[in-house]
Amino acid sequence: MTANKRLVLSSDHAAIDLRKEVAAFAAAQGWDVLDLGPDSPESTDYPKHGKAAAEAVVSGECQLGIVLCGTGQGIMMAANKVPGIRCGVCSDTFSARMIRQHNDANMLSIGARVVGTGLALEIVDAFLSTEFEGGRHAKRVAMIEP
Ligand SMILES: O=C(CO)[C@H](O)[C@H](O)COP(=O)(O)O
Repeated sequence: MTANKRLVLSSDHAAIDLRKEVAAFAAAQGWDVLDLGPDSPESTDYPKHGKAAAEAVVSGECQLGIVLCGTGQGIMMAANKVPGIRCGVCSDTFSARMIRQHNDANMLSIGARVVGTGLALEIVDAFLSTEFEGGRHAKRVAMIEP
């Protein structure tokens, strides 16, 4: 059960509608959602939105984060520049499960121009409902940190 956990969301202009769908879905799953926006469809720069969400995770304010842009790639790169962030782009549910189970990913990135809403919400569900397995993976995850 995921109740009482906080999830941060952010996107650029390319993923506002999908981000709002993700926010509603996660809230319905019991997550306390911190949606950093933006709400305006005006063109904006994904690095600042990825960084803001990543900072909410490394500060401990939120346990997990989901970022979205057109491909999911740029905002993932920005999030991963913040020390302590492990963010993966997923376009399938298997990867979304595995980045939690094996990589202890604390952020997920989705490309709103890549996947449709139905698949995106299944990816989000897989990410949010999977726990880190630990064991042999813990040592490897520790090796990622600087
Ligand atoms: O996917 C992205 C970054 O990886 C951006 O959403 C994309 O580059 C924005 O493009 P445009 O300014 O043409 O809407």
